[in-house]
Amino acid sequence: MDSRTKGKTVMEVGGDGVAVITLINPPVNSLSFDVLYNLKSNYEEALSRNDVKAIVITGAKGKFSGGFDISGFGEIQKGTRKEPKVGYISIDIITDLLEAARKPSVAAIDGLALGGGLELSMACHARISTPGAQLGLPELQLGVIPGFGGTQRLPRLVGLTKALEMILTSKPVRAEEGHSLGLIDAVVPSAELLTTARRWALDIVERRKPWISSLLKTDKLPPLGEAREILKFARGQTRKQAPNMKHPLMCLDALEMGIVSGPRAGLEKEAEVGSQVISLDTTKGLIHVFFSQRGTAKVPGVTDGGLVPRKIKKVAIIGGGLMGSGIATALILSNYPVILKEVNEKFLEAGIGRVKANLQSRVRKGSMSKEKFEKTMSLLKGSLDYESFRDVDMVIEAVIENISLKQQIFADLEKYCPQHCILASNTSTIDLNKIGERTKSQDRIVGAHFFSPAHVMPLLEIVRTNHTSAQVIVDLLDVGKKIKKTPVVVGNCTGFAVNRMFFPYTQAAMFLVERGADPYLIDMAISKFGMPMGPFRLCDLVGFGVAIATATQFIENFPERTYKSMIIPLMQEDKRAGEATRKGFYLYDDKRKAKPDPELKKYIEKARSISGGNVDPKLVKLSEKEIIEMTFFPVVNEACRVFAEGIAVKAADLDIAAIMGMGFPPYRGGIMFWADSMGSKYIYSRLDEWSKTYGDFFKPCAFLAERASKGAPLSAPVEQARSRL
Ligand SMILES: CCCCCCCCC[C@H](O)CC(=O)SCCNC(=O)CCNC(=O)[C@H](O)C(C)(C)COP(=O)(O)OP(=O)(O)OC[C@H]1O[C@@H](n2cnc3c(N)ncnc32)[C@H](O)[C@@H]1OP(=O)(O)O
Repeated sequence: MDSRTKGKTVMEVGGDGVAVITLINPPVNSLSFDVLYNLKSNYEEALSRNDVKAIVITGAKGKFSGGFDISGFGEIQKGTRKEPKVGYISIDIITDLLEAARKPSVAAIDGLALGGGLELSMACHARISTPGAQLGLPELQLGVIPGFGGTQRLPRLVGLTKALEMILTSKPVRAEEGHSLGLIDAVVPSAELLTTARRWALDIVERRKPWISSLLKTDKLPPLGEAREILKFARGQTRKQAPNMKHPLMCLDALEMGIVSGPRAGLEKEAEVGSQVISLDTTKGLIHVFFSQRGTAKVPGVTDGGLVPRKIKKVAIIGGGLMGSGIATALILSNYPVILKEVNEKFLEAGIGRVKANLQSRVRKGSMSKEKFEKTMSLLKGSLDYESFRDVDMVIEAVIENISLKQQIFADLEKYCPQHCILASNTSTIDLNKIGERTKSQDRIVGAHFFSPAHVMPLLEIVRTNHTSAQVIVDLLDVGKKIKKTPVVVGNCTGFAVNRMFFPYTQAAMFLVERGADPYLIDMAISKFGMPMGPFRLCDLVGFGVAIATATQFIENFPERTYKSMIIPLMQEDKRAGEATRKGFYLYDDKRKAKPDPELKKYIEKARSISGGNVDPKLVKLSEKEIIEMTFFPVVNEACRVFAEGIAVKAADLDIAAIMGMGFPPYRGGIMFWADSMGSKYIYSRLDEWSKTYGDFFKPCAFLAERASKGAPLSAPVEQARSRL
């Protein structure tokens, strides 16, 4: 393969008259422009050759195709590739050359057929797959729409309602379901895939099997009136669920056009909006997230050294509280045998009970069978001492945030665990060097910071100190992958990456209400921005005990830039400690529904009198845009410090940390990506102005000042390694 080209297709013509075209573009046979243009040439040749009666398309190495090469969108966005004529691929090649050909095509699908991959197969005249195949149109997740005819062919093959479900949720279906839906014509074992597909293609030629053009099918489409109702409902739901995104509605426009005005008009509409969505900011953000998420597991100096992850056969967890039991759940769900240690029978029973409840909720929802529940639970053993730790490969400590307790635990672990055992702490804020102070095992001490609930939340912050060995990080990255977490490797400091970014977010919100802003309007503006909830609702959810413990760490470690608000401590004194006590910034009913509390004013006023601040008329009537900027620019400022200090090695890692750890909206691309969309100069100028009026909490850091002075993006790599790693 030419090193400048990305992928290819090869065509082999058999003695039976079937041309087999194989898509080759590892690792997922994505449809790059090179693959697509090769495919076109192969088709033209196959159609012109007298020895070819029919065509089979398949993918190399057990994968049909993971869809259009996503990096192609980036090339078009950056202007490094000229966009092909609108509709050239979907209409000229896939519809007019392939589907309308005088020779039939059959798709032989192994592994996956996603996005453009499934769309290509739907233009074939039949689809044969293996049992494990995944079939889906996940384009909306990337900010684009199915653009190779998927908006037209999927509803015609599986019906409008199912097609909408598959497209709007981006969730794939398995081969068996695809078969019962009519998307797949036959499911056969892998070894029989190609022979069956060849035979099927010849059967079509000889009229023993029907020659079906998906685009011309109408039997699965509902009557027009009903279709319009279904689409209207889908639009309503989409507006509610994705209010800040345009592309799902644009996708529905293409679907509707096909149903109302016919498939050709639908294809044209799809091509038109498919081209428009590529330049949306939300699309740029989502595509950045796709590659950044996969980039977090590539750690320079660690994963590029040829280290192979060691096998982790058994894990021990210390502490069966909310975090410990969640981590245990995540591990046993991925078949790791786990020992859960507690200090007494009562706590142990409670910890095991929590794990059980986590799994039982899956059984109740129907996503886990009773047999699987029993089998999974059998992987968990309780313990009250360290004797059973003698053959574990990894320990994760998940006790309360108390330094001397953690130091004692790590000293004990060194005595009982084997020499190779990884000693991990789930601390969310405490310096790991302090935790390991009483051991000689610094090279195997690492942070494994899970987010609550640990069996659900996708992020795993892997914290390394100057001493943590590369092998230990590689091992933990592997465990993270196996338990389906997205890892972000960060350096050691108070709060690591996620909590350091989180802290100024809540602090800014407290500052604003003390100076007169309405907390409920702040929460509303932040939710509209796309966060799952505003900072006050979040504090209630986390609980004031945790909020105060975390704040104490930050106030101690970063006193020059913390805003010490008394609102939360004052409420805590009055035994209103958040949602768990049914009172915090909000009042909560039996169904945990939050409503504003007029009494909150009293605490705000008292906190204001303690801090000595005054109501600022400007802050009383902030616009939504100003609320967003005054809350998130301090977060950007802290993210810049984290990046400049080398706590994060790539700005993109902070984007993923913010999305998965803080709930930052993915379609904004993450904190640094979003900041760069506004420009370092603008952010610097706003923070600088606020710091002059409101104090050092807003003071822009040196890194931000430097980037702003050069007009440079915040996400550009840090040149000089000032890394603590
Ligand atoms: C206007 C004119 C422009 C031309 C018209 C365009 C019209 C496009 C029409 C089409 O409808 C659009 C699409 O098809 S968009 C793509 C849809 N497909 C997807 O969204 C699938 C994305 N991939 C995945 O979900 C997963 O990667 C997977 C395929 C399920 C595999 O998962 P797994 O966990 O095994 O591996 P990963 O680590 O995720 O991926 C491995 C490496 O492969 C890279 N990769 C995966 N998919 C693609 C892809 N579609 N394009 C490019 N690269 C892909 C991924 O980045 C990983 O790379 P590494 O370098 O990190 O190893």
